[in-house]
Amino acid sequence: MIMAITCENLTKKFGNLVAVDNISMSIPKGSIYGFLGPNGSGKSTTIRMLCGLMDPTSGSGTVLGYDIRKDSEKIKHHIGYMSQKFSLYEELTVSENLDFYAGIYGLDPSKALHRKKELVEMAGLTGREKQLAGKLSGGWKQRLALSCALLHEPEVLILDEPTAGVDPVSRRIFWDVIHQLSEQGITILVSTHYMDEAETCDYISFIFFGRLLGNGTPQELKDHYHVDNLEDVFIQFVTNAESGSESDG
Ligand SMILES: Nc1ncnc2c1ncn2[C@@H]1O[C@H](COP(=O)(O)OP(=O)(O)OP(=O)(O)O)[C@@H](O)[C@H]1O
Repeated sequence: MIMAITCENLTKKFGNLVAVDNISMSIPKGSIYGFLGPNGSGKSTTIRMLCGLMDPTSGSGTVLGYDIRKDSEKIKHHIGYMSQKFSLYEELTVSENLDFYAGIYGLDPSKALHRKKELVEMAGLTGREKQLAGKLSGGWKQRLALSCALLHEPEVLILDEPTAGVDPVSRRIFWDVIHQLSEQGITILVSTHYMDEAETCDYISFIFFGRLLGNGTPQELKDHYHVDNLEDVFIQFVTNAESGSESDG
């Protein structure tokens, strides 16, 4: 299996706080990999290191074979990244936002036009091209942000809690798009705290207080603990981690 993203003993400390604690994982090319954990567990910090936006305190990682410490510029060219607070220009239209990002990525005009058309269709934004981004509802904004992140045809897409605070119908539509992208061979790393979203990922890992508690396919994890939902898997992981730390100390 070819790995699109790997990391080994990835660690980030902020003063005394260990935000990411020795995380190792491998993400197969073309898969949807869900990164699960409650608020403050270290998901965004891990993602920022993998995108080459933040240096690890220790450990290593690669994205498409590029070293996250040395090749961050190359990584930025080959990935699409949508942060929790994705930035759209609210006073620009849907079409103008896409033009702006096409310019940032240095797409030539005919390519930009072609990609724009494809992405507007993919995101279901047809007919809304002239609408101001600021007037779109949460779900549409998020699909526009995703389209902007895909303009340069990245092979890897990294999404940091893309559906936080979005209504259930929009979340479902957004995930349909994620699955379409995966079918096209794009690797997707997506953080979430919604278990229903995690259920549809090819692989998931649970992170808690910076530590990776376990990973596998959703079915493997449920089978392992003889439970029928991921919420219960997570509870098992946390219980085991806490009893492990009690017996250690
Ligand atoms: N730049 C920073 N300086 C100091 N502490 C930070 C910094 N960034 C994150 N942290 C801390 O590191 C821990 C992990 O935060 P992180 O944002 O990675 O978690 P998260 O799982 O993404 O949660 P959320 O969904 O709330 O963003 C938190 O305790 C957070 O306060």
